[in-house]
Amino acid sequence: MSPMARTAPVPAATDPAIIRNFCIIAHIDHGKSTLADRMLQLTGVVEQRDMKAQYLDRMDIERERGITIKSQAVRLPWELDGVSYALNMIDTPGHVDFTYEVSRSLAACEGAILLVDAAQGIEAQTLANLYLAMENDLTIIPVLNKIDLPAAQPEKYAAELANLIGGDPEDVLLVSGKTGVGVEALLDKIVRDLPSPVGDANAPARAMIFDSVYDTYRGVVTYVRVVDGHLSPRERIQMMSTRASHELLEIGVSSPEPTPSKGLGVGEVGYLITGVKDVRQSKVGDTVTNLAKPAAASLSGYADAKPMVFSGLYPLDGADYPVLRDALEKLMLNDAALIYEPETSAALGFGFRVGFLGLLHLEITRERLEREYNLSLISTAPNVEYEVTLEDKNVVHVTNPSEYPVGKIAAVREPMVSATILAPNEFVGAIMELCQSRRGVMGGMDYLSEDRVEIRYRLPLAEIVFDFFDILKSRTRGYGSLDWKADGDQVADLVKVDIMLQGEQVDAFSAITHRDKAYAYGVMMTGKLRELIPRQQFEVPIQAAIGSRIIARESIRAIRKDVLAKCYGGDITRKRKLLEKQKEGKKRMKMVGRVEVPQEAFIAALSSDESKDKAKK
Ligand SMILES: Nc1nc2c(ncn2[C@@H]2O[C@H](COP(=O)(O)OP(=O)(O)OP(=O)(O)O)[C@@H](O)[C@H]2O)c(=O)[nH]1
Repeated sequence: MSPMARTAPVPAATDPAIIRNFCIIAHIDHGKSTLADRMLQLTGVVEQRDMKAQYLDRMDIERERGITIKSQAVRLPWELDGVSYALNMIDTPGHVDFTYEVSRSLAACEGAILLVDAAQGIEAQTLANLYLAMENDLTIIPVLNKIDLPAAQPEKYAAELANLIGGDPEDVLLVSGKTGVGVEALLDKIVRDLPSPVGDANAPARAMIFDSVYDTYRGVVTYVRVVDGHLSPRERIQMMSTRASHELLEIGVSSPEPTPSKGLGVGEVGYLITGVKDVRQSKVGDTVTNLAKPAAASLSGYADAKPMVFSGLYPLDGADYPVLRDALEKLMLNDAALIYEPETSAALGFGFRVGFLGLLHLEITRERLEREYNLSLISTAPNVEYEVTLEDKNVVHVTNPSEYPVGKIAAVREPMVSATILAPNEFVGAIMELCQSRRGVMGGMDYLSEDRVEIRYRLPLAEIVFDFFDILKSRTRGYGSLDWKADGDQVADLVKVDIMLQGEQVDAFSAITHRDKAYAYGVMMTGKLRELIPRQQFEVPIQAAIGSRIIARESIRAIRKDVLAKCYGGDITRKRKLLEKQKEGKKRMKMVGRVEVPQEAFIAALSSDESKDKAKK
């Protein structure tokens, strides 16, 4: 019998009238996490001595890189005019790869603080996040941050911000997350201006899952926002999409350490623990209801995060394959956006094809695998997903160039994005030139202020996802910002370029490119390999080909490699050492046909210059 069937427990819920649910939205680096830290301190939930910078960014990588990846929700007590309020703050990531995390957080709030750096002004993700907040009908509180900076221009940017959201520049709050100036006034304003949540306390429970995190000790911790009804400890709950039911082992709020409570009622934000072991069983966007008294309709969920970039991940040491498999499985418990399947490469052995939201997601995943599971990995050149229609009308989706069908292709479609670029107007020419060279089609251009423009382009995803942002930054001297979202697909003139060593195709180096860029890829790759592969006993031709047509060619001249040549005289131990060393080296060689290719050559050839750059900046 379910506990709900007995007399209902005393409803342990906070009066919605004293609840305010809000999030902070901003362009990357405009100071969300710093402001959140300051709020934790001012409201007393974290004591001064426990405070470390970016308290909410718990992952090591987040702290080292100074970015937020996973959203976090915290309950903050705040008093105004003698009334104690409960403010639920949901921290959101700013990078474009993680936009899907932002939209989930927004759906759990009534209001948003739109935070803008007072020395930078509005940027591309300021706009993108503002539009998301407006789509969710949130009340917006405009705030200029970092007013302590000497370069801050509060009047100028307050006017820009007021102009954007339609208000008075006077109403834009001026704060500094660093020094704390203005933060108390901001907390007061949150209480005064944001609506309290509304819902039906007597209806069956409906709670929206906005995050789901795997914890080694506690299993999956599910973060929810209760819309209607009530959830209590020990009762059985049901996930509305799968109808799976679980017992609520623990229910509580983060303040910011997890604090069990007697239940969660209308408007409350908190966590649930049910003992499930996989985040996919507690799916973000799903609705939680009472098993004994289920709701009739679920809340509208969110679109699933869709991987945009694919790359092969291979262990440097083939023996690590099982470790990599287990590690991916574990990471996936916590990252519903990550997908993978096994693949094999003649050159690299056994590995996985993994789908990511973007390059930053790829880099972070790879870094976590290497760091947390002690793996050394090779990742192949990243790829988008192509839709290939064959002449027999069959359609295949290709995420790995070596699976590109040969011959008989009727059409290839590639994913497109609509991109928004913001920059000072002096860079308009440079930006248009860049977008044009990336097969972009201009959608429009608006002046946000006298000297700031918003330029819109439709571009192939493959053209912007890798190095576009770095080039945009350098051509706009750091002032350009970019945001993009998926925008259908288009037919494209694409070809597969193969790389061959001594006539033997090396699958790891194949690439799908636009026909106009195939030649450049062929020349670049053959040139790189000529430098990286040591001479062999025989001549090694390196060729790039489209089908059977050779488009670029290099060759490595033959040499007799005699490591003892320089070792005349009689020191036998030295000779032995050299021979040993040569044997060691051989172990790290991969054989491609008769050609010995050092592991390093694969790594160097595959680590394109742009992916070495931090995707963030
Ligand atoms: N001078 C000054 N610097 C600030 C202030 N707030 C934040 N910063 C600095 O700005 C940088 C970015 O701050 P974060 O809080 O990490 O920015 P964020 O928006 O949370 O970044 P993401 O989580 O990656 O989106 C850091 O170097 C902070 O120290 C401020 O009020 N004044």
